[in-house]
Amino acid sequence: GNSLPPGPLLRHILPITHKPELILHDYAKKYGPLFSVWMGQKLFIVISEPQIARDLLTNAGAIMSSRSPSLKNTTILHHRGITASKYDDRWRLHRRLGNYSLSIKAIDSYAHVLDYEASVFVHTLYAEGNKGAVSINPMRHAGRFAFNNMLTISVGTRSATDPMLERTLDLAMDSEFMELTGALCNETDFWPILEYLPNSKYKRAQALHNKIISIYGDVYNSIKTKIDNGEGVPDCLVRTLIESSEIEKLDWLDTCLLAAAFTMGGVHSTSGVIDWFLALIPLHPEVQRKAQEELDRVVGRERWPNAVDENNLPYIRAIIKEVERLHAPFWIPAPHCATEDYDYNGMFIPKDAVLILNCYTMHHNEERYPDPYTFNPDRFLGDNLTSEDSAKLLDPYARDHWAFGAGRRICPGMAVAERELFLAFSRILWSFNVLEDPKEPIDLGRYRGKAARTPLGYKVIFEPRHEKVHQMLAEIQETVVGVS
Ligand code: HEM
Repeated sequence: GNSLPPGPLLRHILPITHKPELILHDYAKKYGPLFSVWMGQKLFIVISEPQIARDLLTNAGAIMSSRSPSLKNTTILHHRGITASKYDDRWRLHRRLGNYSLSIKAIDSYAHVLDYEASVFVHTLYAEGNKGAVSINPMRHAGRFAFNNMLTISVGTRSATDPMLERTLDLAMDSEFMELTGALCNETDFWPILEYLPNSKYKRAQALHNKIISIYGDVYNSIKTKIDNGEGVPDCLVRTLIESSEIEKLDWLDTCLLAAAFTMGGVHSTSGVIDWFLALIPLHPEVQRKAQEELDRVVGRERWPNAVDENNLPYIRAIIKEVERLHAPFWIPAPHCATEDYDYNGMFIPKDAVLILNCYTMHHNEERYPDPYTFNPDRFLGDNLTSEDSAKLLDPYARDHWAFGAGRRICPGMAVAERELFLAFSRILWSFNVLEDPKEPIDLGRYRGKAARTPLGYKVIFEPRHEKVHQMLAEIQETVVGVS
């Protein structure tokens, strides 16, 4: 007899717009922190408050952690690759296998890779920017940094030395995945009948699935052949999967899509945060100055920051958290799905309802984040927890932010992403004054990507800060030539 959470009177509406988060934000103001909205045949339950997120996604996680059929989950990823799996034994197994490569212990084993890629990234900004003489668009370089990290972890090679790996880079950089996988942008997700009518998005999704399988199938076959021939294959996710495929009962599609999950899930997200950082920081010279004072004081100018410095650079950590709050790559993270009917504080959440964590509203809550539209890293000073630890706090209002999602499906790549972001942000700020090009003003209001958002292309100047920068960067060489 309980009713659904409140929502717009007009049901079956379809607010597909470029910025669906703004519609959810308006609805949250109007209908409260837990509201419902029908879109086509799907019922969405939208969560805009930390305690409700904790109650539903964590405490009731046993029945609120599945993924519903959609263009992303069903057509592109065939309910695999961790992110699209239903909440079942396959998901448990795949998440456990993924964690072998993503746990803190695993990160220690490839810390040198992350360190090296961060050096190459900074060097590329320096070289392409002609030592600060010209402004450049850093976005592709940020993507390549995140891509090489993920590629090394998943297939054991850092860069495109052969056409096969070049195809994986093209796939990871292609925005088609991000355009087709937004939670509120595909009509077929709301009216499944549309699949059977001429539909360009459905065809694009099928083509994308075929492309992913073809590319990662080739990667799989090549690594398997090397293992079968007794050739050395570096320790990596795909090797682990191949070696354990019989015991773990993994089929070919499982392995391909697990390998793809790393480069598809861990590239646009991490590089997206870097893209927003590099677009924001030239507009906030006072933040840049404060970070550089901290770097000069703690690290000095004779060497650049390393992973061991992370705990001693609270302002850098605060900048990372503030970028993730103000420009979370996913305003609408991958929705969860209820597998049973549930009663919550007298409201009815039916089986198959889709649960959305309304990150935009949560990140702009005036009480939690005073003056929420302002970029102000100071608000995180005194918060010394990693985002991974912060997500485990008993008090959900004390959590830093919600950019990594919540509950049992929370991002398993948090720790590696945080390490990547620390190395990138701290080394860029140690090396350069990042300046706006007066001829090309930066516009933060517009972005692309219906799932992970990145700013529209922009250019900045990377002006070396001191003589040691030239010396350090002159010593960095790429060991394997990458693609541009
Ligand atoms: C700053 C960078 C990143 C952000 C902001 C981010 C954010 C997210 C979010 C919001 C989710 C959905 C959580 C939910 O369903 O509640 C997610 C899931 C996921 N992320 Fe990340 N992510 C980042 C980096 C990474 C990296 C580096 C990897 C490495 C492989 C990764 C792998 C995954 C996977 C596999 C899932 C699916 C988890 C599941 O469904 O069980 N992410 N991420």
